[in-house]
Amino acid sequence: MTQGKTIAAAVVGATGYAGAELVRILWDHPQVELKAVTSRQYAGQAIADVFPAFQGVVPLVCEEFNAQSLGERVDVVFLALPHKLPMAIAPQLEGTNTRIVDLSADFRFNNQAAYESVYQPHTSPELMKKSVYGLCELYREEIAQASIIGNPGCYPTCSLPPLAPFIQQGLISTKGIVIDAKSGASGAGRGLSLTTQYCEMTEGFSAYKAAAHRHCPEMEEILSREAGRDVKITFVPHLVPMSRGMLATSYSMLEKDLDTPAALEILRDFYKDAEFVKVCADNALPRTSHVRGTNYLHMAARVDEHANRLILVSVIDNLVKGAAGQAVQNMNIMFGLAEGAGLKAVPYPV
Ligand SMILES: NC(=O)C1=CN([C@@H]2O[C@H](COP(=O)(O)OP(=O)(O)OC[C@H]3O[C@@H](n4cnc5c(N)ncnc54)[C@H](OP(=O)(O)O)[C@@H]3O)[C@@H](O)[C@H]2O)C=CC1
Ligand SMILES: CC(=O)N[C@@H](CCC(=O)OP(=O)(O)O)C(=O)O
Repeated sequence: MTQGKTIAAAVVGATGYAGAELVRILWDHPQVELKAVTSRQYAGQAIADVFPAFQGVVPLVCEEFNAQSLGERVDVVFLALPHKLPMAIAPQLEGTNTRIVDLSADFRFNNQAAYESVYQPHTSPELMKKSVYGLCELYREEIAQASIIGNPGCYPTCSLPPLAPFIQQGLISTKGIVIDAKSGASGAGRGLSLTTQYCEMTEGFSAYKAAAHRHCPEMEEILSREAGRDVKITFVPHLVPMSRGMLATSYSMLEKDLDTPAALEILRDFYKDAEFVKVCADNALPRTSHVRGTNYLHMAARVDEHANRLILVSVIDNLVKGAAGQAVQNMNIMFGLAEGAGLKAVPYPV
């Protein structure tokens, strides 16, 4: 092991967008040695042939996934595979000392029926019960004890943190919450699809899966946990013509008297120790360009007094805080490292 690099890691599905972002972050991580990257299609080929940006920087060659080999070689495996595969792959690593951070939805849910209502029958329900939802800012203590993490979806990562303090403190109604969110195209992954082709998505944008997206039950489970009662939301995602970035706006009815300065103060107080959450200046609203390529989440609040509504706006980079960055933040917490290790590059100013 290279000096100072005490944790050996592997990325399974390294040739997808989230997997490649993991390679980028882990390669520079001061305490991690990235030992293996896997792919079916590109096994035997250099990762730098798949992503030329890595030429002369990352010399790794893609290998076929082999649970026994990874279990012997690494301390942590990141699964950056499509949903429904990790529930079959993760059990193969049981019995080794290897911890797992899964970027798919397979280990995000506590409620098996909720998972199955939008995905498929779960074949590893025992492992699902052991897993911890890796929303770092809310579940740090459980994450520190976990052997398997369900890394949250990008829309929940962006939308839930601003809502959490208000729902926990009973300041907003648990009824009638609306989340309207916009994502860049990398959220759909690297596979070819008509909707993410240049001509289909440039110079315009569209809503999709209105009130029918699989992140709705994921968000409802967490909001219900934080509220201590059942919460139902309306969620409408949109695809916008940019490669990465996400913005979520939520609308909730206020239960208590609150103005904008008080709402901002609630966010600032709740996240005062969270190094990756920044509440915007009083007169500013978040912009996706300010978090591009970073693990930061920027948020702001406004009270629409004439309608008695709380409006929360938040932004992330879907591939970093929304996927690979949060996965590494989870690993840092699991292994007792500084939470921001490998994640603190200075953001682009424009
Ligand atoms: N993109 C994003 O913004 C976010 C993604 N995620 C989650 O991260 C995971 C990866 O997403 P993303 O990177 O976008 O997806 P991609 O489609 O870009 O990449 C998928 C990866 O999985 C591998 N793979 C695909 N099919 C199989 C298979 N049947 N068996 C084994 N390996 C397979 C692919 O390589 P190969 O085919 O060569 O094996 C590739 O490396 C998903 O679960 C996604 O939901 C979570 C949050 C945000
Ligand atoms: C733009 C776009 O298509 N986004 C994806 C979100 C994917 C994601 O990041 O979340 P999961 O990890 O749960 O797949 C979608 O709506 O399916």
